[in-house]
Amino acid sequence: MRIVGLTGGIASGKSTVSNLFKSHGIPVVDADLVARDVLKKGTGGWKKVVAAFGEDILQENEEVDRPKLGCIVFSDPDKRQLLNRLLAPYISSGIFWEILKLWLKGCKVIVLDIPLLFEAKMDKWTKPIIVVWVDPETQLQRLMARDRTSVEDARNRIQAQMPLDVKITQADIVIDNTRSLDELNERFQKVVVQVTKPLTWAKFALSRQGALVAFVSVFILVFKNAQSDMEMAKDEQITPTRSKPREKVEF
Ligand SMILES: CC(C)(COP(=O)(O)OP(=O)(O)OC[C@H]1O[C@@H](n2cnc3c(N)ncnc32)[C@H](O)[C@@H]1O)[C@@H](O)C(=O)NCCC(=O)NCCS
Ligand SMILES: Nc1ncnc2c1ncn2[C@@H]1O[C@H](COP(=O)(O)OP(=O)(O)OP(=O)(O)O)[C@@H](O)[C@H]1O
Repeated sequence: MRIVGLTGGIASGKSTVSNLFKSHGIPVVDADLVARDVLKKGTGGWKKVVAAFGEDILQENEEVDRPKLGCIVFSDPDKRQLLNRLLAPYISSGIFWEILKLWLKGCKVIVLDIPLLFEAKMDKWTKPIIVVWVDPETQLQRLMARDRTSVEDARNRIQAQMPLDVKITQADIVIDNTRSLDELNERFQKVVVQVTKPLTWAKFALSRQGALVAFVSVFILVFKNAQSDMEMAKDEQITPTRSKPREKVEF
């Protein structure tokens, strides 16, 4: 299975590109949705976050008041680090289960839409890595328009992430999303061809996934050999007549 990484900056257009992948029948694991699930009332993530941030961040129904928590963490890097540290294990295992489900379904290509792909060091599991890029002014305008936030809040959120110009240096594919949706769609058509191209055997063998498959195959072979050795040894104990006579060395 090919795991494509999709990232970018806040409001750079990841969800828009994710929707294009979905419309081509390619499943997408959305880290923002996983992050929402792990912060639902009563979950392990919810308990940790409430213990650390206090009950002030809760609404009357005891669900987390997300805009309120957002205001706290996007204006204070230490609190943001704390939130990230508390939720990271739950988010990674949530993503892992989603990948496993898609693998069991036999999906050949899947996309991981993870805003903090590089920051959370999850990039090593994805290939190719797509970064959706926009220029800073367009990003700010789109973020303010979508979330109806102030310039200050929008800037805080943008600055909470690795700069987009740094992210593109680590990308395999960059999608420039500064122009219209039609132009994005046109660029996307080329990208989808590229990511659905079958890997050559040589490339597969050199990939991390190829190495993993090789490791699992060797492990299964060794395990099966050990198992049949044990069965043979058991047979020899039960029916000693079948066992080979020991060779004697006589002086
Ligand atoms: C702070 C929270 C409650 C704010 O919720 P809200 O509904 O306002 O925003 P939402 O979750 O939709 O996120 C919107 C965007 O903000 C950015 N963002 C979210 N969390 C972070 C973070 N910790 N650091 C930097 N950017 C972030 C992402 O680009 C994301 O797409 C929420 O974002 C959260 O729980 N964040 C921590 C979990 C996390 O790291 N999520 C990112 C998935 S890898
Ligand atoms: N090419 C485009 N032209 C005009 N508007 C666009 C374009 N691409 C995306 N948008 C709009 O910009 C906003 C941000 O896009 P989107 O929600 O896809 O970003 P995102 O990277 O997923 O954001 P987040 O990190 O917050 O999840 C949305 O309102 C979307 O409709």
